[in-house]
Amino acid sequence: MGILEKIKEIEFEMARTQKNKATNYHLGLLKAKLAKLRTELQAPPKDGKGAGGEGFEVQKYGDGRVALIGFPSVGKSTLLTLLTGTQSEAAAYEFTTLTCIPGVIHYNDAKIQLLDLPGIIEGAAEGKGRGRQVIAVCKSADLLLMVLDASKPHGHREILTRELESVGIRLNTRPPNVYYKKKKTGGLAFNSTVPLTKLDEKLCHRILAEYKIHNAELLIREDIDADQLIDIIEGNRKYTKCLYVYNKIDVCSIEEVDEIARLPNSIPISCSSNLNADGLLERIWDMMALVRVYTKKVGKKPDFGDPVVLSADRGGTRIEDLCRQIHKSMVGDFSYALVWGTSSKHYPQRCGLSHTLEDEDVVQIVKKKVSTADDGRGRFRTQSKEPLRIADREKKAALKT
Ligand SMILES: Nc1nc2c(ncn2[C@@H]2O[C@H](COP(=O)(O)OP(=O)(O)OP(=O)(O)O)[C@@H](O)[C@H]2O)c(=O)[nH]1
Ligand SMILES: [K+]
Ligand SMILES: [Mg+2]
Repeated sequence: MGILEKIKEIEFEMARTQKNKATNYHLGLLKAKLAKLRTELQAPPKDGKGAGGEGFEVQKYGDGRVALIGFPSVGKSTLLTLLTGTQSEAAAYEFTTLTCIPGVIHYNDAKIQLLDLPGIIEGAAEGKGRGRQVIAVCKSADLLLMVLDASKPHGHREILTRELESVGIRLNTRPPNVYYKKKKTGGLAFNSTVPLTKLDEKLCHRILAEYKIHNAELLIREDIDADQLIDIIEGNRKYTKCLYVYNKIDVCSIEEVDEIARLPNSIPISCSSNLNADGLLERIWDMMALVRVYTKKVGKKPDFGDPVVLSADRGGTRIEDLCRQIHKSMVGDFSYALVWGTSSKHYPQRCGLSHTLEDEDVVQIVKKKVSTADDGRGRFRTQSKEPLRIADREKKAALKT
């Protein structure tokens, strides 16, 4: 029996099993079996040949990556062209787009890469259409825009969410607060800091045993269910933010638009009538939570046109992350930084590498003194770099005021 048939069989078994206390263990085990099969399905075939044709990964560019995912003909390509100016062919027939088309959104002095993708259909996760390649690109995105046709049934959102979930993508949730570590010996050390209402120690044992894991440390710090435990064990889940973009509201009633606008993480737009594109850009910006940092040289004004853009999800937003982004030698040369902005207590605040920056902070990095040469009298002449002296002067001036 192939993997797909096995999956179908388990899904069928789950569908006909009543959900109650008595069947909780049975269902938990079926879920683990299903997760294992799905992981197997994702793995590249052993013969070394690609799974269903070429991938269409494009080079990463800019300060973050957003991918457009949705059924065919919901208006993904029209949206790419509207937001980035890059032409991506749009037409009234399905599967107009056959590959990944990159564009760039210029917003708030940041550059955000937007990727148009072929439409996907139910069964994409199992390799239907170009599902696998589309999903691979989705996994590389910092934010997904799930484009939906506002005039079509709202169930499409659930179908797509299920497709993404079955390949390990979790939308708008955080990883469960669980400490888990496989061990070589010692059995299962099971602990929880909160009452567990959805699973118990016995079920954890059973699910772990399904993975042939008999020695592990498990410390559960929130009321998780079997699915979340399986996510922890599988360990390869991708937690991604997702904004649901309901396009084509030009053909909807005001009431329908109003209803969409109230759904969580959702925004109504119309590409062809150019309705709410600005609102969409604002939501993209907010969800990406990018941190623009303006670096400043001593005695000069900061360059407000050209920020260094940091992200909490990608690389981090501490001064150390800023240094790394500027140059690989910067962390080694770092002495301290002066920070002006919402993250600093006073103007400027002297901060170390671990200080977390906020959007629109201004930062001046002061490098270590460099010892240059022996002065001939057995002592090392240390030469302070220009910025340090002026920075010190500035600091003193700041301290006086
Ligand atoms: N009424 C209406 N039609 C739209 C809107 N946006 C796009 N369309 C139309 O919807 C059709 C499909 O648009 P595309 O941009 O090709 O859709 P797609 O999602 O890229 O489609 P595939 O690449 O085939 O998956 C085209 O005929 C567009 O003109 C909109 O806001 N309102
Ligand atoms: K189309
Ligand atoms: Mg398209």
